[in-house]
Amino acid sequence: MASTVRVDLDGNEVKAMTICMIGAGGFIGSHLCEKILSETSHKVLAVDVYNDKIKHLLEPQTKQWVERIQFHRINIKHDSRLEGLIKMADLTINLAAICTPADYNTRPLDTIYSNFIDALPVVKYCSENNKRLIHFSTCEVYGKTIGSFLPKDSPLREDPQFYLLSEDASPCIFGPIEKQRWSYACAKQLIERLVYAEGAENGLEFTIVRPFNWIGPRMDFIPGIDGPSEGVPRVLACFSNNLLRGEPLKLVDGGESQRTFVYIKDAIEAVLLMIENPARANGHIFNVGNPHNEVTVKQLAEMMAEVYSKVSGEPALEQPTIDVSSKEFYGEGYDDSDKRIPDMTIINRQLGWNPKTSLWDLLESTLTYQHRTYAEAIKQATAKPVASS
Ligand SMILES: NC(=O)c1ccc[n+]([C@@H]2O[C@H](COP(=O)([O-])OP(=O)(O)OC[C@H]3O[C@@H](n4cnc5c(N)ncnc54)[C@H](O)[C@@H]3O)[C@@H](O)[C@H]2O)c1
Ligand SMILES: O=c1ccn([C@@H]2O[C@H](COP(=O)(O)OP(=O)(O)O[C@H]3OC[C@@H](O)[C@H](O)[C@H]3O)[C@@H](O)[C@H]2O)c(=O)[nH]1
Repeated sequence: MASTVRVDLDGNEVKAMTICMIGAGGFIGSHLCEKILSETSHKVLAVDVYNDKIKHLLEPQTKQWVERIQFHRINIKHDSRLEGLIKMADLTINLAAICTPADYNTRPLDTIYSNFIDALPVVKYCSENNKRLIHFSTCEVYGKTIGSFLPKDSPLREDPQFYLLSEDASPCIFGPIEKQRWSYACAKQLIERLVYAEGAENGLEFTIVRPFNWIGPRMDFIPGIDGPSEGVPRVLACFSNNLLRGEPLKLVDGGESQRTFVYIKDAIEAVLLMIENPARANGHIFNVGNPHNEVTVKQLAEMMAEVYSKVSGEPALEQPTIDVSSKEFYGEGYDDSDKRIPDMTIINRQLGWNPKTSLWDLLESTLTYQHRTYAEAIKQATAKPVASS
């Protein structure tokens, strides 16, 4: 238990609080639970349908914080216990969502329900009970950049005005309805507007987080090992799976899209600042990303192949990448964000937060974890059965 008094950015003592964390069993939730338990005195009411990624925090051996975390196996779609937990807490953090692109065009109804309809009661209970809410949205609400509509060789594409994504200035640009990829972004945009409107009309104290590709250990699953064989996780887990199996990394439509990746441990620092500085965080929408870690997906694949070879001791792949069409990989209705650079002005001003970890360093620690966690299991799963004599 953290014994020292915690102070906020203005030098005031931070009192211990109870946090209702919905989606606590996921990638971000597991890191946030770890951080809160190890560095603060806050209590966590952890809500999720799964708890595999936080099992290590719930076991009796982790005595030092066993009193400060309670797991509630609840599906927020239909469970009357949810309002009671929100009432018991000082703050609710909602992370629950379907948030893997392979689902957006293939399960658009589930995606829209999960990201909009299922989040509605959470917003309502917080508003009615005067409880603070930190709601997780996404950088996908920006959609495509303005620059993506300029001719390929236009010099204006280099001008930040045409690509920088700013919370209070950039438009949200999605593709047509038949491109169902945007079902997720659109649902997230509408729930952001609802949260914002609850703030404006009913005084809800809220913060909205827009994560820009947070990556690190425990992200998603490795198909056929701790997730379905035919499942398609987000890019970090897809490429990890390819590397663990010694097969080429698949570049969707040539891997030309650009992303900025931030290390989960850096990003979690930003969330803790939001939790403990309500006066600076309430009423704001925050980009949380690392503008210095920009690569194309192709460059990401090449870097991951190099880092993996270093940390695993396996020889580099002869053919590290292969191209695949988005239709073949994701199916009909896929579309993509071209480029994602977060404007950091607001988070710098309000919370003084900046990410620290370079892409190489974060890949080194993440791929070390992937190798340690999965290499043996993959070896066993792919071993040929010995012929019986
Ligand atoms: N990881 C990123 O880079 C990233 C980027 C943008 C946005 N986000 C947003 O952050 C949030 C968390 O993302 P993550 O990467 O940890 O995803 P995740 O899939 O690992 O975690 C989501 C968790 O929510 C739980 N959940 C979903 N529906 C539920 C329900 N009906 N009832 C109870 N629990 C439910 C899931 O079981 C899962 O454990 C999501 O809202 C996502 O849209 C994440
Ligand atoms: O094997 C793969 C997987 C993915 N990709 C590409 O890699 C890029 C990144 O893909 P990801 O699966 O990580 O997902 P995206 O960055 O497109 O969206 C994510 O962004 C923010 C969050 O809201 C969500 O977690 C998710 O929607 C895309 O261009 C995708 O087409 C590959 O080229 N090969």
